[in-house]
Amino acid sequence: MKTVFSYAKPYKGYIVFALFLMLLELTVELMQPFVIAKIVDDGIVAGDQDRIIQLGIVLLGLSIIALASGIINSYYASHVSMSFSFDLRRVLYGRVQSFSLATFNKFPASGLITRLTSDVNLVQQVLFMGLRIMLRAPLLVLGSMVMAFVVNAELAVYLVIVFPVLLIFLYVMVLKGVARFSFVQKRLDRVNRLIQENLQAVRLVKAYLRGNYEASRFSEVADSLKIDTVKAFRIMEIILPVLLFVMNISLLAVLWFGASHIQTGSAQIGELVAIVNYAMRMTGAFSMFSFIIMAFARAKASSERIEEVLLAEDVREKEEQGEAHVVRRGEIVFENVSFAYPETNRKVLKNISFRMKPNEKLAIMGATGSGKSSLLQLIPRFYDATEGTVLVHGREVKSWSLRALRKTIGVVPQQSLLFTGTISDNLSWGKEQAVQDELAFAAQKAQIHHTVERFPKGYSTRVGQKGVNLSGGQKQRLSIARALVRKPSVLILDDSTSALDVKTEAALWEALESEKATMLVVTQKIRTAKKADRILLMEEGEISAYGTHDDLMKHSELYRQIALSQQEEEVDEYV
Ligand SMILES: Nc1ncnc2c1ncn2[C@@H]1O[C@H](COP(=O)(O)OP(=O)(O)OP(=O)(O)O)[C@@H](O)[C@H]1O
Repeated sequence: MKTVFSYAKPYKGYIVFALFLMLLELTVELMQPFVIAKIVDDGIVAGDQDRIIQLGIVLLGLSIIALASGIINSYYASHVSMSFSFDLRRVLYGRVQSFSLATFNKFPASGLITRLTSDVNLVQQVLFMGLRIMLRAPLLVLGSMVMAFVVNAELAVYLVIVFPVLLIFLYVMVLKGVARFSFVQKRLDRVNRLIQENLQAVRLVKAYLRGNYEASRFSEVADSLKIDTVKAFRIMEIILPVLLFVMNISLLAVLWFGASHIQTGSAQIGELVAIVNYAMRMTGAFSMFSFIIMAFARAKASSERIEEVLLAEDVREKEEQGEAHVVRRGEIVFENVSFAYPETNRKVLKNISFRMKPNEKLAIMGATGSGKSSLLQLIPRFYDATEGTVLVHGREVKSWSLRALRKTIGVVPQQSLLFTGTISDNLSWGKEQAVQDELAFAAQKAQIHHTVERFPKGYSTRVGQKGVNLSGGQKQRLSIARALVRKPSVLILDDSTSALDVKTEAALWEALESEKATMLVVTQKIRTAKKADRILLMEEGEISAYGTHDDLMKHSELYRQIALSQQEEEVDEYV
């Protein structure tokens, strides 16, 4: 909890003030029974009317101070806890943004969403309670006890006898509560994951008529969330009755023995009234305990989950030291590179070596799962090679600052993702200061300019949930344009033209021909590969063949087979 609550440090001043007000309210509250005892003994029993009025005014004044302190304390508690949760959420989000993919994969997206929303809410609530009642309740118990001793030590003993039992009981309950509530948060992750998956794949769900199945799957996970939440709350439900039972027993003891003390003259009626009053206050404070323990247990579980994100070990980004020094712009070298994903440790790239000159175009081919995407991910350093060296622009990737390196690279992933916003917003994503002409120029190269112009609002057309729905090919071309806008010196296209028709694809390649960028293009089509300077053929994580189309036709049996099968397909297309 220490790391999480360190984000409350900037509000130290407010916290101290809120705690001071809380103490003031508490002190006043503790003085009230004392004054009441005086009213009874010096006023009512002694029949002194003036004393009753005098002390009555004091009591009223104390009540007003308690009220004002309570209201102001509440105000500051809300302010501090809200600001704290805002800061924590912002830091957490920033941290997630800075994750390497390896770290990102350790946390399911739904788990991150729960941590950023529900978990942060729970620690925020506990901070609020901390400033309002969390400290106040134990202090009220402690203060009532001390005051009870001040009033009459002999009677007060009956109140404290039960304390050790209560403390052990509460400690055990906290431990149990933390364990159960962290389980509840995991269940919540599962519910979030299911909702997320379902909403993302809504078309598929409808196409396969899986609506009812999905609904019953949801009921199942929601039901286990309910069962585990009920279990967790059940622990908390035990606390209050046990506390009240024990306190009532000690209250009975006070009354029982108090009566005989009054008869023997070692206690006065007012003192007994005051001690009973303190006992009632202690009982009230104890009844708050179940509430506090529950909130504390949930917040402890949540803060541990938040700290997992905050303290996650990650690929450390090199300190930014101005523009990184480019040795040979556009050159890419792989030297004996092997790679395994951290989660599986299975080598998916084995001893890969090749060298690309600036502005060279390389086509990467290979069966699905042969390691093409994995190879490309090492260039912008989404992952680090397990063995060997990757050099970009003449320098080892690990010696670049990630920011400087990625600024020079345009990546078009296999899945074209667009964000909610206008087409211009999406295109300038790669370069915030890009002017309209630059966007249109990139769109022209990506063969999407004319399509965009035909939209009613042109480049201001909104895409995403509240905008137009684009076709797969249109999305692919917009993603290519987005990468071109930043004028990258290395352009990575991971099977990003699969949804384009033959004519559009040919026009795209023609436009890219003149692009001043080293290009790595994953493709399944020989007719695309032929346009590249070299072709790299992958087979089960290894280079099966490397060279020009003619080289590979001569020397690679696998390549010849692919070429032959595609020739047949093309002949079929024309039959
Ligand atoms: N995040 C990941 N964690 C663990 N293994 C992975 C991960 N991504 C891919 N792999 C594995 O790495 C191997 C190579 O996958 P990769 O995506 O590089 O192949 P590919 O040639 O690009 O395939 P495709 O043409 O289908 O995209 C596969 O066996 C795959 O199961």
